[in-house]
Amino acid sequence: MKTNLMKTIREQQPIVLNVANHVTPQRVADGINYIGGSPMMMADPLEAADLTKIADAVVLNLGSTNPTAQALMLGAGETANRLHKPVVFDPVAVGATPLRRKRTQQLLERAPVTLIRGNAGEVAALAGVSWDQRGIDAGQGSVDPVTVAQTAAQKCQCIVVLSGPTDIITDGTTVYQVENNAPMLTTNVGMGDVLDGILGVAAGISTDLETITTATGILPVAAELATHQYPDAPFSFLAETYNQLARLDDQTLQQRLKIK
Ligand SMILES: Nc1ncnc2c1ncn2[C@@H]1O[C@H](COP(=O)(O)OP(=O)(O)O)[C@@H](O)[C@H]1O
Ligand SMILES: Cc1ncsc1CCOP(=O)(O)O
Ligand SMILES: [Mg+2]
Repeated sequence: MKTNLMKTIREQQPIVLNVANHVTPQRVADGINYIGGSPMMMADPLEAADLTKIADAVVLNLGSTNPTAQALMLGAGETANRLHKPVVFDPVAVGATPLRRKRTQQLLERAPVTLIRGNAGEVAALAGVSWDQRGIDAGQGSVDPVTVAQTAAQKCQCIVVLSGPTDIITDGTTVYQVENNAPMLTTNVGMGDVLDGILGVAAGISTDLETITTATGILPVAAELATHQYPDAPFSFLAETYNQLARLDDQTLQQRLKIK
């Protein structure tokens, strides 16, 4: 694993450019900032290319899809590809509507992404696996999530991080699993988006599978520590998770990470 990830983030302070949804941008910006990255949100497609030039990584979120957001995603994605910068894509509720599927397909065709992060329902939709997705939530399915993640990674030719009680990280062949677990993360909207932002910070340093796996553990490790203090208070848990993100060092992360 990447044993000096937190130190490297704080030294390099990667700039992460986001096409955020309309619900959780503050949570995402705080998550990036608290671990030591530098967040930037954008809203005008006319500056997507110029802002991508100064970014170390780009994070694209389908959550509030609309024509402007799609133009932002395509503009940033195409420029990032041309400049060989990493792109993280979150296909929020992609299986829910034909429009989300169409816009995702257009993005993946015009600007291939480095990493897709989604819950099981979203990744299943990309893999073409039958799944009972529930809006922005994972829903239920009967196929092994590891198979779902590997199928999506092979189909989209990128790294896939399938989040859930166990997070699955795969390039289609090698598979790592992060078993750190804080159920209250699911009570707060936007924790998947915060994970995307953290993965963007890490991708700004390296996109090797070990770095991405270590980065996937940052949020659940911080959330486990917060759970000890606030086992039944979701909003205090959320604030404490951010405190823990700001405090987290490599020693604590490596001690607490449960990877298989
Ligand atoms: N059932 C669960 N128990 C514990 N942690 C979970 C569970 N589901 C998701 N998580 C964690 O919540 C964070 C956000 O993931 P997830 O809820 O799957 O994304 P999304 O919000 O996009 O649906 C991840 O860090 C993941 O590990
Ligand atoms: C509620 C909502 N609606 C559109 S995007 C969004 C936020 C989704 O955030 P997350 O998937 O990280 O919980
Ligand atoms: Mg989500």
